[in-house]
Amino acid sequence: MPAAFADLFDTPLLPGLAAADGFLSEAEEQALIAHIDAQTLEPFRFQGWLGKRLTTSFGWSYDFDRGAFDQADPIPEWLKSVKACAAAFAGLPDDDLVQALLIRYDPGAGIGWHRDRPVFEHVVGVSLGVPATMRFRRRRGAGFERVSAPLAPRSVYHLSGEARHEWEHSIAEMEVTRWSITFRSFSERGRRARDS
Ligand SMILES: O=C(O)CCC(=O)C(=O)O
Ligand SMILES: [Fe+2]
Repeated sequence: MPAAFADLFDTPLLPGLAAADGFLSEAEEQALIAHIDAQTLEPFRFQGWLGKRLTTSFGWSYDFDRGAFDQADPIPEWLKSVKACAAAFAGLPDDDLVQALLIRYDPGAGIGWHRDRPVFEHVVGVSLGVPATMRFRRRRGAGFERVSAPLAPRSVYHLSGEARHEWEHSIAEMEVTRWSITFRSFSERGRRARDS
């Protein structure tokens, strides 16, 4: 992974959204995909409802069925170098990224409009396999203001500040399988929940 990345957008599409192409080599991408596929991935569960995307998490896991978060298996060795590079991209200490969420979106799977859970602060994501579009929206008057960000395979993105807190994001249903790895840091609220 190169040590320095040019911002994909000279002027960011949204304050708090940074992204860069060419974060991984094709060999690194293929190795990560093989590792993700070797995990036991489970359909995302939300209040008794089963989503089509398949997930597992390390470090900490957020249980959307119970609305609670718990310690999960430690982040495995094979994720450590990509996590260190993701932290460097986001300008964060590596140790701040306490959660790794693996997702496989098979055809027909996407992720609906949401903001990530408030126990987390920074979100740093890596895209694998095929291009996708991350859509953003926020309420404006009677409607929504909308922005779309292309996520190339092997690219990285960082959500913080306004893009993280004021906008919702989603990914339309995929036609071809895509994988993603997202790393998260705790928010102040998350640290309090962890320590309680
Ligand atoms: O697949 C991605 O890159 C985004 C995933 C996401 O938004 C989430 O897990 O909260
Ligand atoms: Fe998200």
